[in-house]
Amino acid sequence: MGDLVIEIEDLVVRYGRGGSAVTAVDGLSLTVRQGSVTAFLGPNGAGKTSTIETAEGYRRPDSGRVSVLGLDPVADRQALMPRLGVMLQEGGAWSGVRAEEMIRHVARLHAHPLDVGLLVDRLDLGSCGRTPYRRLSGGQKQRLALATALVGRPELVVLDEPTAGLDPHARRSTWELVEELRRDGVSLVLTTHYMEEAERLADQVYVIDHGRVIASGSPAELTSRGAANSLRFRGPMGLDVRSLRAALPAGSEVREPAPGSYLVLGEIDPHLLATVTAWCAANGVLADDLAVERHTLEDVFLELTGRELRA
Ligand SMILES: Nc1ncnc2c1ncn2[C@@H]1O[C@H](COP(=O)(O)OP(=O)(O)OP(=O)(O)O)[C@@H](O)[C@H]1O
Repeated sequence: MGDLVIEIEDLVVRYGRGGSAVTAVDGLSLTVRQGSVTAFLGPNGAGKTSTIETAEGYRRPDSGRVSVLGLDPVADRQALMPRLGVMLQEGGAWSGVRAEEMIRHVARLHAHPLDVGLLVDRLDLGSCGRTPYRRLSGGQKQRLALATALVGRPELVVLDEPTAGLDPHARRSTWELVEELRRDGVSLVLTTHYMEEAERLADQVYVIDHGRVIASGSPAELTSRGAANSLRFRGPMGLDVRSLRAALPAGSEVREPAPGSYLVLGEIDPHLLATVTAWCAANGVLADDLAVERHTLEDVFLELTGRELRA
């Protein structure tokens, strides 16, 4: 287990005061290990961006403790910034500057930047290198923001929704870039609404809702929590599901969600699978398309919050 590059303890971030105050982050604690990809997964308004902005030193915590690369992001900002890769937020100051100039400008702030030309090629920004920022498309702005996060060869990269608004091709190249950085030992934090993104990239996922961490673990750990799997098969319609349920351990459920399609819910282990097939054999049922299905992070989120992840 590597060192921790981010430690957040009981973080509270509020906007406004008095009756109209919003508590965006409400006692959130998490850690990010060196050399890992960590995803913050949560719906709109969950507090992901507020947490990230606090770690970047843009926002002062109302209470709690935040340490990034062993530094205080607000007090030690000068020392931290060259070691941290952050995606530029859209800002008026940039509106006239050309895309490639902007990357070169950020590169000059760093001691050992990446080759700007290579990065421009890699992120497919060549065609818009001379385009003023305000004229870039959403996807181009997104890729440019990613370039500015990476050009300084940072130890820790923080990506807020890195693939939002990207087409599938650009999304895949971003994923490959993240995987390469990880192989090079860079630590990465990303926020996302996309389940596939978290499942594919993250070593560790924090599910965030209402400003708190409601679950955490590797994607595999999260999707195998509790009664995490289901078993499906097809057979003749109208099988006696009560009789099948009676053969299974307590806590199992059997449903026929569509005629001839059966769903067994519960702790799906090898013994239960054998019991289902034995019941089928005893009842002359040839179970067709029998499959144990893994829960996705989407299912886990639904289970935890009762809501869909994507707003
Ligand atoms: N500058 C602000 N002033 C007032 N309220 C804010 C401000 N920024 C965020 N909030 C509120 O704080 C809460 C958390 O927002 P935050 O942007 O941190 O969530 P998020 O998880 O990043 O959401 P999204 O996925 O939509 O970016 C929301 O209720 C939001 O409306």
